[in-house]
Order: sequence, then C-alpha cells, then structure tokens
Amino acid sequence: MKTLTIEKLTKSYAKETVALDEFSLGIDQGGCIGIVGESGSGKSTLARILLGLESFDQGQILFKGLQIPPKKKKDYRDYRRDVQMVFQDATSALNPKLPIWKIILEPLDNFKEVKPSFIKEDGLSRKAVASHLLEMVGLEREFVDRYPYQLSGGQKQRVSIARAISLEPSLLICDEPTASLDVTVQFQILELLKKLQEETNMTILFISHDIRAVTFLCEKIVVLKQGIIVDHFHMKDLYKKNRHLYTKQLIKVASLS
Ligand SMILES: Nc1ncnc2c1ncn2[C@@H]1O[C@H](COP(=O)(O)OP(=O)(O)OP(=O)(O)O)[C@@H](O)[C@H]1O
Repeated sequence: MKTLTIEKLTKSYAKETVALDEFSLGIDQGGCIGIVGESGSGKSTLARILLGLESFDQGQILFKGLQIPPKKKKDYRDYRRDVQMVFQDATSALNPKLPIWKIILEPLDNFKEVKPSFIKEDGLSRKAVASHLLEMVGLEREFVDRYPYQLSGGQKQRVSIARAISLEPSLLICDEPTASLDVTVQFQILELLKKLQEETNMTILFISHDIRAVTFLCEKIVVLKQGIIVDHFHMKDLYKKNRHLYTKQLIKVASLS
C-alpha cells in the first residue's frame, strides 16, 4: 500500500483559476519526491490541501489508507502528528517571543503521548530534549536559550526542521524551504534534509520552483504547470530526450543543461 495516494485532485478558486487539475500521485514510504513548477502552478495549493488547511473540489487523498481530511477527531489528530510541514519563511513560522527550546518543543507539548525514539534516557529535562533536536539539525546546544531574532535565516530554518521532525512524522512536506536563503545556505539545508531522510526513512515531499534544489534532493520528480502534471520522471532520466518541453525549459533556465 502507498503511504500517500492522491487521485484526480481538482481545486479551483474561481471558474477561471484551476489551481490543480486532476492531480494524481502515489508515494511510497521513504525517499524524497519533488514537485517543481513556476509561480502559480499550484504547488502551495497542494501543500495546503494535504495539511487540511484548504478544501478541494474533486478527487481523493488517502494517507495510509485513510481518507484525507479525516472525519474522526482522533484520526485527524493522528494525521496532524504524522504529517509535518516546513515553510518557506522561517521567520514568520517561529514565535519571536519564545526561546528556541520552547519553539522546538511546541509539537511535543501538543502531543504529550508521543515518546520519540531519539530520546533514549528517561527523565531528560525539556531543554535537554530540545538540545538533542538542535544537534540533530546541526546546531549547537547553546542555541536553546536564544530567541529567533538572534539566529540567521539558515539557522532559523534548521530550528523549523527540528520542530517538524520532533514528532518523527512519516511525511514531511517542505514548501520552498530554501527559497529565501542564499545559495550556500540553501545547499546546507538540502544536505540536512537528505541526511535526515536517510536516517529516519520519513518521506519528504519537497515543493520548489527551483529544479536545481529538487534534482539535488529528490529521486522522483513531478513537473507541474498550471495545475497539471506535465512530466514525471526518475532523477536519473533528467536529461533524457523524451523530457517534456517545459521540463527542458526549467532545466535551461536553471543553467543545468
Ligand atoms: N486563496 C486564493 N484565492 C484565489 N486564487 C488563489 C488562491 N490561492 C492561490 N490562488 C491561485 O491558484 C493558482 C495556484 O497558486 P499556488 O499558490 O498554489 O501556486 P504556487 O505554484 O505555489 O505559486 P508560488 O510558487 O508563487 O507560491 C494561482 O493562479 C493563484 O493565483
């Protein structure tokens, strides 16, 4: 059984704006799948629908066999635990009034029943748990007592990732997580996501307008244009002749060719 099955998902905002048009995709557990397309192609709409923040008109979504959005309160809660999100703008995603350790522990505070496997000892202090998560994303433990304004953009995105992985989700949706970072830091964040994916076997759905980022991280790539999947392929087939013209244009613009 696929972890996530999306069948003929259609979403319109108005008659003339079809954000997603019969979008279908099956995702196995583990690995990283990339959704790439230019601005307005429907990428964020897809992310919002998957998180239950937006309704859709037609089609269906199944997560581990369960209809999304789940109708029962408990199923909805389980789903929100198992599917986490990293947003583009880490600054607005982090509460400026809270120290980093409190920000990181927000999901674990909301899901007190979750006992993450990375906590090996009993009786660890909350700060020690947060410090451990910071180390998992490559930040020093000393960062726990800082506030978001004392961190760089890349460090803030690492904190967002630490918070998102704290509940050990099966699916991590990343919506343009590197778009507002400079190129070197983008690369570091992509490396981090790759490492975490390999270590934890979570599935990453990586959404980006940047085919370079997508091809660096993902082995399977879906190309979206005006809400329609125009191409999908394995990374190893990136330069195959039969790539869709739009994919070739994205490659050209990114100076990959
Ligand atoms: N709340 C909304 N009301 C009306 N139209 C919307 C709304 N949200 C998105 N759209 C439209 O739906 C289409 C898809 O938008 P979406 O934000 O999903 O694209 P995107 O690929 O994520 O773009 P970007 O990379 O610029 O964020 C666009 O034409 C957009 O104008």
